[in-house]
Amino acid sequence: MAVSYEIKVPATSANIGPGFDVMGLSLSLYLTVNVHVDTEAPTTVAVAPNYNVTISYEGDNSSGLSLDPKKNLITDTALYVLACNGFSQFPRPTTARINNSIPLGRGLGSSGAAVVAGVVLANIAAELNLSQQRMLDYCLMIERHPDNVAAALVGGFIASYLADDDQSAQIPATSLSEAERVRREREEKAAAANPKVLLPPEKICRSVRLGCSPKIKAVAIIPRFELATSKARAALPESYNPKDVVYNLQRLAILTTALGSETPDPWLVYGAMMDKVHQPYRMHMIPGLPEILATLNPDNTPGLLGICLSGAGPTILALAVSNFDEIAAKIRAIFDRQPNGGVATGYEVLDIVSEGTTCIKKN
Ligand SMILES: Nc1ncnc2c1ncn2[C@@H]1O[C@H](COP(=O)(O)OP(=O)(O)OP(=O)(O)O)[C@@H](O)[C@H]1O
Ligand SMILES: N[C@@H](CCO)C(=O)O
Repeated sequence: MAVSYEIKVPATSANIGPGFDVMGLSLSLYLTVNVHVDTEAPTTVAVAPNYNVTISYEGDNSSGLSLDPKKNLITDTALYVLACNGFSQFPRPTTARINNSIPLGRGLGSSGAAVVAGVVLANIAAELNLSQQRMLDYCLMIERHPDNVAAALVGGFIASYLADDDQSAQIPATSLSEAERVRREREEKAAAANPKVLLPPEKICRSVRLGCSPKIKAVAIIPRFELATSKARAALPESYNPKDVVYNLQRLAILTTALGSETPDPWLVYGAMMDKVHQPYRMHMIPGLPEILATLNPDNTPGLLGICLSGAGPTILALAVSNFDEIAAKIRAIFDRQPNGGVATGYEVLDIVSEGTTCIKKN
């Protein structure tokens, strides 16, 4: 007999201007993984060459992705979680059919979604019964900043901080539920048996969901080129001018509340989505971004609330309450007239979804 599940993880937009590595929005574009676990097959003792898992992709956004379980981000993440829980491979023969609507390397959280899918895949394949908090801990061992993974897992408009190592090491066993204690014992046994396994600290990330008006939609203008997050992060400085940090903190404090008003104040949000911590250093990698930020505003573009780089780019995120297609057309026109033939783009008008990752048993 096979047990089947559907894992569905939303795309995300991180930063939202001033909230670098802090804020994330989950969006109505999905990575879907259909999983079949053969529950009647005996558990294999020796490690099978394919780690007992077979993956395939259908649809777009899969070009260049490895089907080797140790090289594919989804299954490699799952294998890490399994190792932390005493499994050297998938315990039962497992197949994962992947359909990915999230474009790769565009700032819409494709890697965060893949990491979340991998953690959930391990959770069901080995019946680990991990809490959402523990899944987040695992995600953060792979994707080291919380904005995308927290929004993808929990859903909605999310703010997160990472605990200091010291803080996370201090979670006493007495503060854990019975299920969490069982889980911790299993992990500690696995770590003792395999010293190469690095367990995630407990509660390394704390997140809170913020209000977001249901009137707001996310217009994503997606250039047809990839920008690896690692490259966009390498462009950032080692240290900052305190004035720039204060500039962002002021805006971030306003943004946490301004998007939650039933009818958001366009100029308040517009100003609160400005940033001096990451966008200025990434401008040169996204032709058109300076002009887009300098040109559109709520007066000349009705319906617009604010504009920023989505994640590490190159996608532009415009939050708006109306005229979504017109806003996209204006931004695309700026991309079109960039030197050397312009920048080809596509666009999506997306909902901000309050549901994060779901995993539904199909039979
Ligand atoms: N569905 C997937 N399956 C396997 N690997 C994936 C998948 N989605 C993303 N990846 C991996 O993540 C890489 C893209 O990650 P990267 O962090 O550069 O961009 P992003 O996550 O799309 O953008 P951002 O982090 O700015 O939102 C891909 O090149 C691929 O290696
Ligand atoms: N906060 C991250 C998001 C991209 O993964 C960054 O801007 O680099």
